[in-house]
Amino acid sequence: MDDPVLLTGAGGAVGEAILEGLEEDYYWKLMFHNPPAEQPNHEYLIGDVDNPDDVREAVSGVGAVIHLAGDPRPEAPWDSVLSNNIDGTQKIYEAAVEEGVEKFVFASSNHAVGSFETQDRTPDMYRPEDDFRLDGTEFPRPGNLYGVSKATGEVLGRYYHDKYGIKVCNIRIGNLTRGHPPIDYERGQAMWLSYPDCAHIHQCALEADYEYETVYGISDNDRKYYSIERAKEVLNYRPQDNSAHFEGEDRVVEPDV
Ligand SMILES: NC(=O)C1=CN([C@@H]2O[C@H](COP(=O)(O)OP(=O)(O)OC[C@H]3O[C@@H](n4cnc5c(N)ncnc54)[C@H](O)[C@@H]3O)[C@@H](O)[C@H]2O)C=CC1
Ligand SMILES: O=C1O[C@H](COP(=O)(O)O)[C@@H](O)[C@H](O)[C@H]1O
Repeated sequence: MDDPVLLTGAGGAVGEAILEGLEEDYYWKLMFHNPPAEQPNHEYLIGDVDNPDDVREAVSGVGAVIHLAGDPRPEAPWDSVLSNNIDGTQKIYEAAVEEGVEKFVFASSNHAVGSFETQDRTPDMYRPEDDFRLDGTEFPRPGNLYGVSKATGEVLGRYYHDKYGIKVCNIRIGNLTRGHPPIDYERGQAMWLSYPDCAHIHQCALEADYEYETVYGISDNDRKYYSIERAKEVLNYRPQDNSAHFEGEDRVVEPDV
């Protein structure tokens, strides 16, 4: 991707992971909701994704969008996900197709499929010996209203792709945690996404050739109930981390890189 890349939600955790890994690799245009604490090293603006004028300014001149902005709380109330996640995503798509943006990478979530974690499957499905896998072809089964907003974002992408041809990659992000996997949390270890793998999968989504894709954004954990085969095949995703290589906060097996 030679054109500038818009990163919405640039001040958040996922934005931080992406910028730490890919700061030098793209001409970034960062969108913040509130003024950043430090002066960014890149072009930036402050705005609301639910404001059409802010969004038009944000997409102006970019060739790709990584759309992270929104309310990330699994317990977020409907009013908040309706404006920040659903309306905000629709407005960004609308402006992106008007601008002729080529690629749109959408931060979807494990919570878009949370209701697959039924009582009879858990906790076994969080364990390495269990072979239950979701692969991205399944219809969403949200576990909360936040998950509904993420599933809706995926469907908005389907519509804007089919109607306008914009290339779309929905990344159903697992549990992004810096440095080491979540501790004493089997589910979180099964869906851990390390900071380096987070940056890498977003770079893959910016560079690969596809039309409309939905993939899981997790590291190559021994425990997993999300398949990463589609991300490997279509995006050339090659994760370096595995939650099984940690004991608590300590890495006990070095990554193969
Ligand atoms: N952190 C994680 O493990 C996961 C995150 N995600 C998704 O990734 C995205 C980023 O998540 P995080 O970085 O963890 O959250 P975060 O809360 O750290 O960052 C989100 C950013 O979006 C901004 N924002 C919120 N509403 C906005 C609006 N109306 N207009 C403009 N900006 C707005 C916030 O100011 C914040 O900087 C979210 O969409 C979240 O749903 C999905 C799955 C897992
Ligand atoms: O979508 C998200 O998922 C992660 C992981 O979910 P959790 O239920 O294990 O906490 C969550 O931490 C993050 O806030 C959310 O945006």
